[in-house]
Amino acid sequence: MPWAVVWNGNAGDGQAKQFLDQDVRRYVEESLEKDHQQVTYFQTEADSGARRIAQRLCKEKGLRVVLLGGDGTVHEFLEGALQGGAHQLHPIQLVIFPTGTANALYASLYRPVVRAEDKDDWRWLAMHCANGAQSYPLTLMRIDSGDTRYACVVVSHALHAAILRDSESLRAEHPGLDRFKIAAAQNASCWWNARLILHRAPSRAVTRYDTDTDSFEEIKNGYEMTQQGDVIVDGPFAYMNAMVVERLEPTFVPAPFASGHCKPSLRRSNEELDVIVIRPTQSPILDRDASESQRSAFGHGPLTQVLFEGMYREGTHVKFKYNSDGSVTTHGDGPTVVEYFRASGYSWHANDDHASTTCIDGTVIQSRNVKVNALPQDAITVRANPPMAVS
Ligand SMILES: Nc1ncnc2c1ncn2[C@@H]1O[C@H](COP(=O)(O)OP(=O)(O)OP(=O)(O)O)[C@@H](O)[C@H]1O
Repeated sequence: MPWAVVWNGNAGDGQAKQFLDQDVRRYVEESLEKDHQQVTYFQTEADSGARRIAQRLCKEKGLRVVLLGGDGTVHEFLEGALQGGAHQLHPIQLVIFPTGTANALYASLYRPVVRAEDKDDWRWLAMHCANGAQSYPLTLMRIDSGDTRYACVVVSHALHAAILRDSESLRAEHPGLDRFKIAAAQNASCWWNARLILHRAPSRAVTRYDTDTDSFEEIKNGYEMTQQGDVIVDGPFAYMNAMVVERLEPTFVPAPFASGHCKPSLRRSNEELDVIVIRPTQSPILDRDASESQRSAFGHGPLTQVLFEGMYREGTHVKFKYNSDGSVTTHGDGPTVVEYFRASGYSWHANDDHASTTCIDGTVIQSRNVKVNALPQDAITVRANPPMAVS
């Protein structure tokens, strides 16, 4: 099998070339010697990232691609390959060597436990699976908003999209993960007005995680439904992420059941995506006419708790519930703070420009109407030891 190595010298703090020259090149060439195969090296480009390289490579038969970069590099490679027709052409095996800032896809797939600044073992988990491990298809999302795009991590609106929009201007001053926290604090009091419609698959109803039964249950009441069985969720929203991986940073887990690590009964199929919603009006003390100070109290209270005491603590926020005074507890019988849905896709209809900001694997676009579907495919796979990816 021929190999290609694609590296992004701009990802993270710019270390891809250093890793390539130090160890990765030697590791790849030693692996290939046994097979008498060839390797070609490509540096990503300022205008198209990894897209143009992928369009060219996906025409080659049975390729293994080592990617040195972050989520943006993987995203651009996949988008280029899909736009170039990889899903109808030859399979591609991806091996990620993470050199980005968040490395969400890598962290979700391989769950590196060691991430000390002075140690790089965590970056080698996928490389060590390059030979001898199994191949798993990635779940992708197809996004239609006038153009067609693809995502392999997250499509988001509301708070997360605003964070990605605002954090880019902080990159030079804060090259690490801190820039996401600063942007989160700047947007904590905002609400976004939109209608979310969760789509059912022909053979699968829309489900919602039930904290009491610890299972996904078909939605039968509590929401407006269409005749086709789609579920309507009206805003305002504070948070709305669709995810096919569990984490967005190595220790930030918004969707704890979206990757293959959770217990089998909670695992997502390849035809579904997980949708994480926070609507402030689920709180017993808030309605859509809440004052600025009430919104601020919600943003710096329950919402901050979900982010920092839940998502940053291995996803425990899925169990958070409201008390009657609007405070948050992990016990009690009030409504859950987070609505955790599972569907084959969704439509987002923004009521105004503010709610039109959409993040697609880190790229921010403006669109009032966005349709997203899980995209089952077998052509683009990652190497890993079982059990890892969803089936
Ligand atoms: N030659 C280049 N010059 C300038 N920018 C580049 C070049 N090649 C790629 N890029 C851009 O670098 C950006 C950052 O890459 P990437 O997303 O992989 O890293 P990151 O943002 O640090 O990590 P993560 O997405 O995991 O947080 C991408 O948007 C990509 O288009």
